[in-house]
Amino acid sequence: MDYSVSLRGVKLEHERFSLGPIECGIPRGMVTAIVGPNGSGKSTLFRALLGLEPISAGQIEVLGTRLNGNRDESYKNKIGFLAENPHMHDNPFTADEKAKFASHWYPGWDWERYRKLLRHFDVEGGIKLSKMSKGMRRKAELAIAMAHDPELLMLDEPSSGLDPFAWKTMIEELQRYMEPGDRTLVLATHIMDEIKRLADYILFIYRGRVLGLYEKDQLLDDWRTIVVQSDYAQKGGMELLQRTPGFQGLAEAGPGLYRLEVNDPEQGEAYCEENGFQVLAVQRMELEDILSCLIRKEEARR
Ligand SMILES: Nc1ncnc2c1ncn2[C@@H]1O[C@H](COP(=O)(O)OP(=O)(O)OP(=O)(O)O)[C@@H](O)[C@H]1O
Repeated sequence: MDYSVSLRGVKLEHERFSLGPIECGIPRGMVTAIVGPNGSGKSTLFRALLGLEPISAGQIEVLGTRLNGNRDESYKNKIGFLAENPHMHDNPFTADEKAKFASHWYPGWDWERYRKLLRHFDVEGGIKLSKMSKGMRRKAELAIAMAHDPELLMLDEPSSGLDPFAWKTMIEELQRYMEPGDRTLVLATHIMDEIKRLADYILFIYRGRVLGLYEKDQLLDDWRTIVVQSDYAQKGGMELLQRTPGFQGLAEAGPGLYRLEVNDPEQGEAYCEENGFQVLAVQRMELEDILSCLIRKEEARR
């Protein structure tokens, strides 16, 4: 696979938090959602990709540029970034003034594109960023992050503060951004609907570790809950079910009734039937349940 970003054995240490070792790639031309609980390291990872956090081990490559020890920062011209929180030092400026500053920095800056985005987001560029509502400022900052049509767009919780209409507009703009096929979008988000609509891949992260990079459709297709019943109180039923192909999790839902989580549903169902369990239902799992399951497994492993 062709990657826009690759991390090889990357480690980063803070006083109370360490990231890594991370071994993963972010596929080029695709949308990757970084998903994980609060404090799992999503924003820290973004900062590392922007060269803002020194790493203690490993290699990071962004758009073909190796970051470690490299003084050439020209790769940043091809990146658009929206931080999780607005920068205080931007407060005295209007959106247009901040855009003017950005236009000097980015060779690909396109004023027409910027104005179109502002119009679509229904934001006035002449207002001071500090005087804007949270959502309005978010939209203005997003327009600035996208106006140079970056090759790689990294958004840290972009929809934070957006009303449902603005959210829909943002989704449309991000889909339009991806249309040419050679752009890469990475977004950290807690909004499941956003992931469902936009993401091609999901990178699960927890306590600074990557739990896996999954192709979204495949993931939603593979992971299922199978509800099974054994007519007789089958001795060792739990142990038997734990050996189900693709086994991920198991809970007892009542006497002789089990909720089984698997990522190989066909083999899993066949196995249950072969072993005397009656399959009552097979349901697709929600992303949040898949994440919980991965977290439980990681906790058990630690
Ligand atoms: N500069 C720093 N110095 C020390 N600790 C930090 C620093 N920045 C972040 N942390 C800690 O690193 C951990 C990861 O934080 P980070 O903001 O990357 O998580 P996140 O996944 O983006 O969380 P959220 O979903 O809440 O935005 C947290 O425990 C945080 O307190």
